[in-house]
Amino acid sequence: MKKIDVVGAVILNEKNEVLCALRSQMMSMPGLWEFPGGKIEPGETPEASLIREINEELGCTIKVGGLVADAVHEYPAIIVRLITYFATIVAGKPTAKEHERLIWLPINKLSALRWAPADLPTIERLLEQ
Ligand SMILES: Nc1nc2c([nH]c(=O)n2[C@H]2C[C@H](O)[C@@H](COP(=O)(O)OP(=O)(O)OP(=O)(O)O)O2)c(=O)[nH]1
Repeated sequence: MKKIDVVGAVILNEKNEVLCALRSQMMSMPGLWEFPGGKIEPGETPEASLIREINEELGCTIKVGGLVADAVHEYPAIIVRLITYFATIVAGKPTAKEHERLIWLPINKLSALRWAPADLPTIERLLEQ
């Protein structure tokens, strides 16, 4: 089965809320929430990939912090290794260029959303903190 390495950003604001992104009808798994990010290109570090993806998807610049989770999830048609990092916005304002919607949520409310299954280890790790 096809395997991809994906990087996602747990972007925190000054109120310690997390930026959550709703996958659109144009994407696979529409209607599920995710951490913005995308596939790591060959030769790219996860951090550089994340900065590039966030610029493309949200039109803002982030500073990448520590690792949150690194876990593999097997979907019916693809195996996704999702690596997530804490991040903060250093320039620009996030706008949904590809996503259906963006919302800021406190960590203790994250479980209320329907997340892409690969994201659950990240959610659990955030709830542990
Ligand atoms: N960006 C991101 N992708 C995730 C998360 N959770 C999760 O299962 N994924 C999956 C969805 C996609 O199969 C893949 C990300 O690839 P991508 O964002 O480059 O998407 P893509 O261009 O292949 O096409 P698409 O799936 O968006 O239609 O990882 C997550 O939190 N963030």
